[in-house]
Amino acid sequence: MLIADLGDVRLHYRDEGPRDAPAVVFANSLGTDLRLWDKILPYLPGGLRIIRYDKRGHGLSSCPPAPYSMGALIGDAERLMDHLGLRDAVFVGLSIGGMIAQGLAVKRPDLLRAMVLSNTAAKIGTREMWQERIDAVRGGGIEALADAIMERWFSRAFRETVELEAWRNMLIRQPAEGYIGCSAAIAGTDFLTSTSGLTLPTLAIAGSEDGSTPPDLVRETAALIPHSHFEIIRGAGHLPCVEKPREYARLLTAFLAEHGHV
Ligand SMILES: O=C(O)CC1=CCC(=O)O1
Repeated sequence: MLIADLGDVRLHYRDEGPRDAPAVVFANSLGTDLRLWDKILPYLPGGLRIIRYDKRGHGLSSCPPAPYSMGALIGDAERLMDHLGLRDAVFVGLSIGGMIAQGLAVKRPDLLRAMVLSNTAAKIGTREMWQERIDAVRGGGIEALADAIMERWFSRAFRETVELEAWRNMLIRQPAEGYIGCSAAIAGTDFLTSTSGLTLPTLAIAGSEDGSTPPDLVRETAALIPHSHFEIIRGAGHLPCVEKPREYARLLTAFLAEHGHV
């Protein structure tokens, strides 16, 4: 098991592929752990170094008391990449992971060659909405919200498959404190101005059935970044890497190739 001891937090991560290969770092969404990416890995080309991690308060990483700031989450990604000696990586962030990508691109452009903003935005929801969610989790645990979250994460067709229960289990088994901590970070984040100043090569991915960050919201964020490329995966909700792994990997592979990463 790989653990990066960053002092105030210990992050659980996986580091697969040759150490000297082009690096791709994956940052997952609220309520998920690094297994979020399991289904796309078989469809990615060989010869990549693939790093996935559980952000603080999720998976096997440590879970400091809430609230967390977006700055802390960006700092965790930055310190993990420094710890691993990564440079010139492609950073793939989904939802809150995409907010981390935007912040990291502003703070440490030296670490990144390009980024993928998947099912994310410069600002997601309102402070009030996130406070309601935090209050609901404090009151009834993540379970109280789980059915509504499944409707945003997945298309109707996927919700009828046997896999649904496993993803729901992933959600409800995350620490409530970590979920609340990251919700507070999202509530306090508005990257509209800073993301508008980015020039990093960017692929934005949306899911046609995404109930959390609908395609128009993702498109608006992509439009802030000159020459970004926007794609919609049809028939997928908020987690297209789970519902449509082959399509997701195809888009990612083409982007990596375009930027000399494979
Ligand atoms: O709505 C959800 O629960 C999905 C989500 C919003 C931000 C994030 O990271 O996941």
